[in-house]
Amino acid sequence: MPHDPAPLPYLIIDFDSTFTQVEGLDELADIALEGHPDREKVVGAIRALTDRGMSGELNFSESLKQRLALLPAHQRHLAPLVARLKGKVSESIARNRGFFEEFRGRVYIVSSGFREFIEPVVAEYGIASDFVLANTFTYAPDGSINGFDATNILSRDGGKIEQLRQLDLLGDVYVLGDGYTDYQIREAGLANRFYAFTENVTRDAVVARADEVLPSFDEFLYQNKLPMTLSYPKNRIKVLLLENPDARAAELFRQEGYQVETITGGLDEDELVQHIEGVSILGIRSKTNVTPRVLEAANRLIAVGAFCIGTNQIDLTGCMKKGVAVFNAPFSNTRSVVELALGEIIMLARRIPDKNPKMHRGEWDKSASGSFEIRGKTLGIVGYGNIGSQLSVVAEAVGMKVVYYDVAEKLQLGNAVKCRTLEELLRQADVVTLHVDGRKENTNLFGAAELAMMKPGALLLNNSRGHIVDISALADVLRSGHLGGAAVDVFPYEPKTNQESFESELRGLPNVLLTPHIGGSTAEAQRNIAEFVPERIMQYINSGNTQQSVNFPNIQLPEQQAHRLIHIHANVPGVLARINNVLAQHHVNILGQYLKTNEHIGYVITDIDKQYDQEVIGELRKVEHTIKFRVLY
Ligand SMILES: NC(=O)c1ccc[n+]([C@@H]2O[C@H](COP(=O)([O-])OP(=O)(O)OC[C@H]3O[C@@H](n4cnc5c(N)ncnc54)[C@H](O)[C@@H]3O)[C@@H](O)[C@H]2O)c1
Ligand SMILES: O=C(O)[C@H](O)COP(=O)(O)O
Repeated sequence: MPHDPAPLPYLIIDFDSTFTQVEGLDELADIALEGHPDREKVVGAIRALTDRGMSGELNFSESLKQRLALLPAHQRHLAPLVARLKGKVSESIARNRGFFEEFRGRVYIVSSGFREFIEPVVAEYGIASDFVLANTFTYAPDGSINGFDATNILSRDGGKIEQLRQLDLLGDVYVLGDGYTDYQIREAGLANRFYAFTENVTRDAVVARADEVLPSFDEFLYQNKLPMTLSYPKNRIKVLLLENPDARAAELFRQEGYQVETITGGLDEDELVQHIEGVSILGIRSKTNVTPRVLEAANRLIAVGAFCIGTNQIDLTGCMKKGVAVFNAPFSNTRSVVELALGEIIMLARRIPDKNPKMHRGEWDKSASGSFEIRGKTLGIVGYGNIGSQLSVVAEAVGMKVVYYDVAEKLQLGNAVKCRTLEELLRQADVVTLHVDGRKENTNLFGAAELAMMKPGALLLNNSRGHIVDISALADVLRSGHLGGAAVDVFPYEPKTNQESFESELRGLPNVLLTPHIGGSTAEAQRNIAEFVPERIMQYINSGNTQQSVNFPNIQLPEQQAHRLIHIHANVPGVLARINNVLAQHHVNILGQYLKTNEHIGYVITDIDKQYDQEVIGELRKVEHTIKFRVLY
């Protein structure tokens, strides 16, 4: 993006754990002791000394002396060290290499580390040796490292302060570092600002004294309006994860550089309204309702991730109208539900829910009464979607006949037979299993009338959504003995956390298997979901790709060398023309463009040449009917 390079203050950047992710001396010890039985012990001791020196617990010269005394390194270890450090440059520094090249002569590396390994690493970023101020090793005649040059002021306590005095820089000076000695430059009045750099390590004592905390170098560039490779610092993106999705989800978001907060249980509407301010990505499961009130309070929301299949708990249209894309995991837990359903059919057919508690009470009730094989019995599947159709195949494999009913036309798998009406299915099925989606119209899909149509002694399974079945009506037919049993995993009201008790009319009824909404709760499913959903969201944020969004028009435009304009607008005539008029008036070349609309919104991705006037962006933001607009590069 074109910019007027403002006069940059002098930047004093620390090397170890700031410019690079690691401490050079720790890595040197690790290389020198390769294959040595005490490697871990010695490297650990050196790390501990580094840490104590960096946090201000131990004075610096003492920490350096003790570390070098432990270090059995040789000159020949320096080349592999440099190679290793080149691969460990802090990610945000590595991706902004162009900045260092552009501002040559304004950036100094001032480090208590050693010139021998710092110089070659920073040289690749255009930082010349004159701008590297660091210690140097001393060597024994055989080339082994036996100490440091004690005449170098950086080897002494307060060395960085003295070094800055000698530099005598004219103009503003900003210091970026992770250690206490970096802060001391500011304390001594030799810098205008001290930025605690926390991308690699966070030292509380240092953070507490900082003018600003920088989770990444992008944040520094963003705050100071300097050119950067990302359009927005990722550390500014806040993720709120509710209802305990697998830890992998938080890990992936953190790896991407986002700030992640997790809350174990669900939140009710009031609580979520309190928490949603400032959140860019909200992750939920089936329990959290994203209501119009929540959306009203959501001032920075970009995307909602449903870490499950169902999205009936989310105001999808409200999200759309606010420019919030919603993603779910439509396949990841389907197999788990299928396996549970098959197990439940067999358990109910053998009346295990009655027999198992009796055994635990010491009662031996051996009888075949009411028990049957599932082979040759008819399974009626209501809702032949991803789960229903998979169950169809598995049930046939164990010898069941399958009939199904779906409101949509569905591919018939194996020997399954389609029913034209729900009644047709209910009249013939020995076992009825519900796998419809949670749309509002399905509320009480199974009430007294439908239950009465079921064959006497038939079994009912509900692993779909709690509001699909009228629980009182179900309790009546179980009490009367019209149904032979039921398995229910989902309920109209479900406890918010594991601490809340479960209340239901179904408790204590014969041959009823009750489970706490665990159809999709397996290690495999949860892990798959925790990878699937963050990947979709990050693709959306990074490239605008909305593939598999449940509420946005699905667009995927191949990435190219361009700046990408992401524009979400109300679906009214003429918006695309207005966008293109702005671009044409400013002579901006369009490299690719894709628009898709739905009932409420239009979503357009436009790739343009990287050179353009900043005014273009301001004008595009002002295009009438714009809901959200962002630029990616
Ligand atoms: N218990 C759990 O832990 C758990 C886990 C995963 C999914 N689920 C729930 O299971 C259900 C099915 O999931 P899926 O992935 O197979 O969904 P899906 O969208 O692939 O399939 C649902 C099917 O139901 C059909 N349908 C909707 N209303 C109908 C009606 N009134 N009569 C007949 N058919 C109707 C749809 O046409 C669709 O084919 C969803 O409600 C989902 O939320 C529960
Ligand atoms: O919609 C789903 O995938 C299931 O209902 C599972 O929901 P959960 O993740 O809240 O268990």
